[in-house]
Amino acid sequence: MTSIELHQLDKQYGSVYAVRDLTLHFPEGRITALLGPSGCGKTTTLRMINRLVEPTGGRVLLGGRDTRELKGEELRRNMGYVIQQVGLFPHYSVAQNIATVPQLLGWDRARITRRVDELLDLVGLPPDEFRLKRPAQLSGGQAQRVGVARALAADPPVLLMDEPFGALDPIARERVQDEFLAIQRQLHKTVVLVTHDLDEALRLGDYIALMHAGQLAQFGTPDELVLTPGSPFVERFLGDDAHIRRLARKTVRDLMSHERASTAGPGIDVNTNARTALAWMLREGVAELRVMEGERTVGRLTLRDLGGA
Ligand SMILES: Nc1ncnc2c1ncn2[C@@H]1O[C@H](COP(=O)(O)OP(=O)(O)OP(=O)(O)O)[C@@H](O)[C@H]1O
Repeated sequence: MTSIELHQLDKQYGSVYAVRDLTLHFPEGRITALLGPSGCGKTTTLRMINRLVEPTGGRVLLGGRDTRELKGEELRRNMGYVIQQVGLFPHYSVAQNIATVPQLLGWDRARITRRVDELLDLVGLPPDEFRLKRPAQLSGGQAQRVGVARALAADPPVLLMDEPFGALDPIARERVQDEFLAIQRQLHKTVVLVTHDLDEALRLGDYIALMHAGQLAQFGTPDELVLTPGSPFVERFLGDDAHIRRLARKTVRDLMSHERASTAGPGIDVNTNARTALAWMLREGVAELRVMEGERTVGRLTLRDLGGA
């Protein structure tokens, strides 16, 4: 695991700053969503981390080391990169695509073959079925999974992702997002995820770095941003329904109290998504639900619980 630190990072094109005086710490082993409106400097920031874009000022530290001191190979080994259009090589098979970085690093064939199969399993694509397919034979969701597998190939501690789920339809997007979260729970990569989609940031981000016009508007957990927005811009960007949207990443278990339920009314399973619980309360016209774990009542959930920290 490796943290990433940006110190007073600038990128200037002529007299225009794409990114200005950006100081930011991406915590080790966690997902940080780099969020903000179009043109605010997210992609430029991400590309300065892997040096596809050269900063005009400031420093990027990877695990405490200035990335200017790292050779190309070290950067590739340490950072996987996933982009929206996936960028798979069309004439390569799925296996060859995934093997790109290990090949550059000079791994032997047996090791590469083992690794490709392991990664296909990890992203939920049966190796026997998918190894020899070409990118054109994949659905959008499958291609995106191959993109993730390729980025993970050399087991880099850092994963840089630029709108990785942006091209998928909403249903496929949620599925691939869930799979990605499951993978991250096993691998604990330091992930920087560029997105302009607030829902995606609230769902996936352990932290959110919200940018505005090349600068950092606010850094914090999704709850911190929603409950204590630091400026009118942050408040406006999050919008009135952010309180409801943030519930999507919580379950009833996270917010319930263990007090005895005062109602014999409807019971909801403890693992239900909190946003679904809210929808249920509104539909049933009740301000409290009994929380069930299997056949047992384990507590209660009130409207107030859903609105609090
Ligand atoms: N090569 C370049 N030359 C000149 N200006 C650039 C260049 N690359 C980016 N910019 C400008 O820098 C600003 C930030 O661009 P960037 O692509 O980082 O934004 P973004 O937040 O990723 O936007 P989007 O969500 O639309 O991709 C924009 O105003 C853009 O026009």
